[in-house]
Amino acid sequence: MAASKGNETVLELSGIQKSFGSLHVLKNMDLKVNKGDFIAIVGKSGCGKSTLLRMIAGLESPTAGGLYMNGKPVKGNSLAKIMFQDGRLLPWKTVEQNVGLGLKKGSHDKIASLLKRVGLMERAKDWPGVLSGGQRQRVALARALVHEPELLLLDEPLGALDALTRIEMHQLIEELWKEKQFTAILVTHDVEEAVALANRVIVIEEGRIALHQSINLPYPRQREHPIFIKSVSRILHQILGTEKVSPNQEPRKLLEG
Ligand SMILES: Nc1ncnc2c1ncn2[C@@H]1O[C@H](COP(=O)(O)OP(=O)(O)OP(=O)(O)O)[C@@H](O)[C@H]1O
Repeated sequence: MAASKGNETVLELSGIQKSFGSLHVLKNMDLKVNKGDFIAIVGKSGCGKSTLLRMIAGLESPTAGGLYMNGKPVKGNSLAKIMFQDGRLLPWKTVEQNVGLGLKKGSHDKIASLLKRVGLMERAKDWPGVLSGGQRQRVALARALVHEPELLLLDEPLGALDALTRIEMHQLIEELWKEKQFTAILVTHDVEEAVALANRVIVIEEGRIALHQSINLPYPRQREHPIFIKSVSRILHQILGTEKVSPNQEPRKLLEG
């Protein structure tokens, strides 16, 4: 089982606050992310998940508090790579050119090996526009990983995909996480996805961490395992503020809207 490699802290958030004018989105957040962790961040729409990820990526600054990567303050210079829901591929560049963006000339082997790994070697010369949604997200994943980031940030990367493609992508992300040993932070609305992938799930509520749930299950995760079902139910209970959530209810549907 690949998981957190002990106490080596990759990322530390200390007393993070973020406001947009009078809107106080994040009020006080402390979090330590260790090397090899796979953290999932869940919470109701608008609770500040993407804002938090954008701060970790260095795209936004906190209003107060400190954000440190390998002990150094993050100020628009984050070492993390981020992957978005829409993939953000450049439509006028081919698949392999998209993956190679920002790389030095002569990186062909690196690009080819990642394209092969995500199952898209035959599509290297295609334009993104002719790919399916799932294939585009594979390209986006390859483009993020080609830089060998220490920290991979995933902002609802599978939200637009159908359920089967999402499960295939979970397998791929999990395999790559084990192989390449990066640290990952995933923002998702899908509590099952969070429990399938993460060793720690964090629920944000009213600007704070309301629940920090460890998932002590081996990979690949069996969705019918009692601990899996119990963890999903516990997290949904926290988010929805309900007494009990039936394991048969569809978490995605429950969180939509
Ligand atoms: N640049 C901005 N200016 C003003 N308000 C913003 C800005 N960015 C985010 N917000 C507000 O901050 C709050 C949190 O937004 P954020 O996108 O982080 O939520 P989220 O939890 O990711 O939501 P969702 O699950 O719907 O994607 C929202 O009320 C949003 O409108």
